[in-house]
Amino acid sequence: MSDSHSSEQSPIHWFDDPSQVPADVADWLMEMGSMTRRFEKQGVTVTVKPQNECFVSRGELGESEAQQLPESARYWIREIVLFGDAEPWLLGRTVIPEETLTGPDLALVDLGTVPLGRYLFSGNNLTRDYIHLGQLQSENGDLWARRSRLRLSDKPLLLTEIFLPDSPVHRPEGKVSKA
Ligand SMILES: C=C(O[C@@H]1C=C(C(=O)O)C=C[C@H]1O)C(=O)O
Repeated sequence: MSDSHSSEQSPIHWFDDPSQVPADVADWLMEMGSMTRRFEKQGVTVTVKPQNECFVSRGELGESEAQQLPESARYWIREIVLFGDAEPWLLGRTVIPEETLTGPDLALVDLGTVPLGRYLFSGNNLTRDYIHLGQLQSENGDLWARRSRLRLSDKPLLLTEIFLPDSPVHRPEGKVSKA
């Protein structure tokens, strides 16, 4: 992510229609379960390194992020790099309105190196409003991305994931690498 408080400067182009994304890539990006668990099924150890965690005002969000979340005095931002073994596989940016951080969900500000998915998929109160598919132009080439609005007991949070070149999303699953 180009800016610690907004992913809007990262020029993600969001597709209107998922069919604009190749089927083997869409199979990854439309994953409805935990991406952490999907990565682990590749036989790697998944680790997460937080890069930035802080409260910000609505004005510090990206414009399209703010449009997808309710008004709040402040939002918790969590930006991480997720690794498959030693390879960086994903950049994650989560934006959580303060009103979502109630009851047990206050734990979301103390995740540290625990993958967000471990928390989100541990209960039975997670729903997903939508997944938007996108592509980011970067110096490492075009990177696939997705943005989900999730809800914990109907309280919203917004998650943007950018898949890095080493991730299986950029190496179609099941293809045996040439020896
Ligand atoms: C949301 C999940 O957790 C992963 C871990 C993240 C984190 O620790 O911040 C962010 C994005 C996800 O790729 C998941 O496993 O689906």
